[in-house]
Amino acid sequence: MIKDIMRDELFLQMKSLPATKEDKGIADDLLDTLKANAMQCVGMAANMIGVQKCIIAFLNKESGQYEVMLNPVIIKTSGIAYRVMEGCLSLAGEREAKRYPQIKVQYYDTDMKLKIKSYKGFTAQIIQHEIDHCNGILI
Ligand SMILES: CSCC[C@H](NC=O)C(=O)O
Repeated sequence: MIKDIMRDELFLQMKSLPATKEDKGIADDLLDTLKANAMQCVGMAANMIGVQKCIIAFLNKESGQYEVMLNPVIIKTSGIAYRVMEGCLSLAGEREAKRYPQIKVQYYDTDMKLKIKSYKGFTAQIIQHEIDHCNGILI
């Protein structure tokens, strides 16, 4: 189900709760909403659709596939951190963020299977942005 985009900065600054297997429907809604906004948006976190659960969806720019993660955590960063201006569907304008060129992420898939996967480049940047949302960090 496609949901409205949350733009309340106070709400978006609250840390999301851990997701559970009961939250699969939220993950589906998040993915539907991201796809519906694909012209302006490459990644979303569940708080952007008003749900404070740690779930993210994003377009993997390497594979061209959409991916969903529950409770993602960056367990390793590599390369030299850089600063970049980022925009967001939930926020006005652009803001500067510090990002790493490569990351290793531990997360649960929608079947609650634990996974570890590495990402680089713009995909890694998107994931860092969405994990910031889970932690209430507005870029
Ligand atoms: C380069 S990271 C930007 C991510 C942003 N998504 C919002 O959560 C978007 O524009 O899709």
